[in-house]
Amino acid sequence: MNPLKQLEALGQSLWLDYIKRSLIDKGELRTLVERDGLKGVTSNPSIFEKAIAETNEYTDALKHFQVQADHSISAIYEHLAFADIRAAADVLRPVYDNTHGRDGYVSLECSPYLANDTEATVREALRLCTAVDRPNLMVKVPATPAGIPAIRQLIGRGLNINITLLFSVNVYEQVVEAYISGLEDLKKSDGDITKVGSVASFFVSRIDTAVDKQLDKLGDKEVADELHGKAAIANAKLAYVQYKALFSGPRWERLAAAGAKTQRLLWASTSTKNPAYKDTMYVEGLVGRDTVNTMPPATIDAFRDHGQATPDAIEQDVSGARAVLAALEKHGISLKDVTDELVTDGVQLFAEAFDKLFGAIARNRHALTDGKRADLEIVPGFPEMKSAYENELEVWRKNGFIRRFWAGDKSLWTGADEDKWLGWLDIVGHELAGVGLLQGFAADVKQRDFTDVVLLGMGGSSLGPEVLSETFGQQTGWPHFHMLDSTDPAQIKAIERAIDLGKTLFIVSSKSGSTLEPNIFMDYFFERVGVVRGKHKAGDQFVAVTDPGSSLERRAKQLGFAHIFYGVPSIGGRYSVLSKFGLVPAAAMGLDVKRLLETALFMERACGSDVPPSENSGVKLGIALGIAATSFGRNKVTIIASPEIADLGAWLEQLLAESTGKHGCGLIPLADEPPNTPDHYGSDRFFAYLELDGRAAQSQQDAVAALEKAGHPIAKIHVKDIWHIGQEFFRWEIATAVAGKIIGIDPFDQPDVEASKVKSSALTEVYEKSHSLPKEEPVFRENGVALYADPRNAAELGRHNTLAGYLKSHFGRMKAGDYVALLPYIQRDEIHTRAMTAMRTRIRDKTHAATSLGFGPRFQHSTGQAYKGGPNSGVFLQVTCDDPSDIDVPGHSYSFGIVKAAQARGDLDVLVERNRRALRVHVKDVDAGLVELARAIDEALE
Ligand SMILES: O=P(O)(O)OC[C@H]1O[C@](O)(CO)[C@@H](O)[C@@H]1O
Repeated sequence: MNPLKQLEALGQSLWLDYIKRSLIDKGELRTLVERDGLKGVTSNPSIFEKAIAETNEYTDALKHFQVQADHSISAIYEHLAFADIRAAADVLRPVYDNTHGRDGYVSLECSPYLANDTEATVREALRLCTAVDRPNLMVKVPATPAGIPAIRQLIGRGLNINITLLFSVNVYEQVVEAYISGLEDLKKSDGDITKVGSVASFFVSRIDTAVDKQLDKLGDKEVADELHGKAAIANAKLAYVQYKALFSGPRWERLAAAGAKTQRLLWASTSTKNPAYKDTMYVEGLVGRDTVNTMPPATIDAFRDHGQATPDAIEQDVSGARAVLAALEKHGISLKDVTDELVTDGVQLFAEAFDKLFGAIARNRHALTDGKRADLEIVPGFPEMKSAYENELEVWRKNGFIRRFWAGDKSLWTGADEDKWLGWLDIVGHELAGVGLLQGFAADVKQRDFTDVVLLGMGGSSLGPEVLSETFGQQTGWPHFHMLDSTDPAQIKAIERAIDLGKTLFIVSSKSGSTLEPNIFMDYFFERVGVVRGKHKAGDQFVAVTDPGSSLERRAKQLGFAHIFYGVPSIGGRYSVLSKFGLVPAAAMGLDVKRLLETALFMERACGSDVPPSENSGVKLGIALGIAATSFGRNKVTIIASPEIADLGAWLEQLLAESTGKHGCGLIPLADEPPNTPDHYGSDRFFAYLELDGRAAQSQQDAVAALEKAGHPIAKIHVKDIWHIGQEFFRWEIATAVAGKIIGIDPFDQPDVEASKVKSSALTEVYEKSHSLPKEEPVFRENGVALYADPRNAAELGRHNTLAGYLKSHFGRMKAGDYVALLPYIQRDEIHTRAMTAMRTRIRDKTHAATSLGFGPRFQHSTGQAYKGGPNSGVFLQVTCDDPSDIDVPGHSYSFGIVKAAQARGDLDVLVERNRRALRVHVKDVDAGLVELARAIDEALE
């Protein structure tokens, strides 16, 4: 007789510890049922890892699934695994029916990532049950301290549960208690206890492997020889004794009388790991009535071939078993310690299998979606960076950091309130669900024939829309887009000149609603439109984007704005571009908002909690940024982007600087610094190169190739299509928060921004009262240029006869690793940008220091945070100017020029307060002044 069939006759059910598609498709599973009396199937994360990641049996199914739509990694896994589980369950269904639910089950394990979370395990088991939708499904729940209460809850809800990772008799007793109590709960709630099937999977071979190792360490050959390979079966025998004891007596009999089935012991981990042992050892020694043995195919084949089935082997020599365990204790080997460790290791091993499996699926998804995504390559630059980067990836994998990130675990960062600021993680799906609102708004804009749209906002409320408008350009048949984020009167006038006031839509955008600039811009343009259209009609041309309950919402209602769109309060300004703050302007520009969101969703999945760090687009980038800065002092993130997507740099500057530049550390992002050969850079750089397919600038490509050759770390991002810009938004948001964790700060606050605002508003209040700003004395004056410095900076600079002398002294304060920031409070136009860029380039090329350029007050809502709160390595040169034609702010005695002056002064005061090296150059006439400044800089650097 087939020895496998003998097991059946001896009361033991044979289950298969294995699954893969071909086993079912080729009819092998059916053959096992028919020929060998197979009565069940068990799977686990390692089994699926082997099946899906290590064979090509799933390639077509995966491709087919992805062709229909893009899916997350876990959705792909579940699609593939559930299909196998269902198919196997269907093959075993007759067994299930014939044995009245005693056998015929297929087991599917809850995610090992949830093994230490009772509630999550319960939710997951219920979800799996519903999704697989087969009565003969058994959900596997681990016998961890968190798993045991879940078992009771799930049995209490009538689920079939296979308790896995069970090693010790003591824990087994708790499992039986959970099972029996669960049945009692179910009975009490009038559930059908006759239908509940459960097994307790007692792992065997792993115990011998662990105990044998300890025996070998004892160094006593005789003891080792005597006890090798005995612990596991001895332990199982005692478990079986308990099984019989626990499933007897009045408490159990009451349930049994009502039709409950015992929770059988299932021997798992029954393949022999030590080749010196007989390959059927964990079958032969464990034959017993009312038990299950789940075996991998090789063990089944071995037992079929030469197995010996001894009746009730499990019940033989129980006293010998006790003696074995006592001997182990005597020699200092604690079975409790061994089994405790095995549970922890078991969870870890299954998690690692899932990591591997999800990594493999992520690679497949990636390969199948070429063209739909922007690609990232991290070039570490030098061996130490490479190994530090790889080590950190492993730290993130091992500790499940990305899952904790997505779960909103604030302890990943500083434990402040980071969990309250993660609304951006799933905003894309929410916005897609409500995209009709935006499409309706776009139709309204189009139908009203606006010639222009002007966005009034600062930082996170304006930089994203600016990227979209600069990247996509004006859409045919749609209004021209402008953005105002400056109090410079010339800048405001320039916008006013460029638009037709009566045919322009104004979007007032402020999350808080209380930011000074958008409010005074609104006051100004509302009045101007009122002049053209009549006061009561002006509101028709205004739209507000703000968080619910803000003062802007109130104003917008009072003034009769055409629309009010709401932001999500759990999303901070700089993370808000994929919410209404980016999407409302995008819709008004005539962009296909749905398409933008759909491409972004693709990246959301690629950065998901289910994508292991080594495959996770955002995590990889964040780790590279964080490690480069913290381990190698490479915190100057130099952004080089193809001309058509170059404006991303400005958005990235805010994201990186405001998020990480605080408490004396962080990243200093530098956009738009013209590239040069490697000898012009210090070793404080990390480069991010964003190349737009087919539109790359040769000079940038050459520069990046040379930088790579020179051993600088570079994140190379290959953007295949401008629509992928939405993906970059999401990727960099994740990367920034990841880098923030490594840097050790809260990436969602901006503690130093407020300081300048407070100083500026104190100055404007002074002005309201006295109609003048407090007097200041320059330290130097020459050719229409005046220099201002506080006493400390002035003393450090010394006295000089020329502007160049002062500048030489100022730049002379720089050390390796410092940077220079030019901060002009002047109109931001092409000419001025070119002039200032030429100056920073000259400084960089002469000193090899990193340089940044920030127009005020725009940068105050962006890089300003890092200048004040980040590392004290900046040397600041503020540039202010007279404003020949100023504009009054309605309702106030101050003008925009006064506000700008107050902002510049307030900002300089804070820099000084923070012990920064800072100096202001004030020019009477901007154009002449910039020429003079450039000349002086040249001279200073000679
Ligand atoms: O959208 P709001 O609330 O007007 O803020 C604008 C910007 O100002 C800041 O708060 C900095 O001042 C940024 O973080 C923000 O993006």
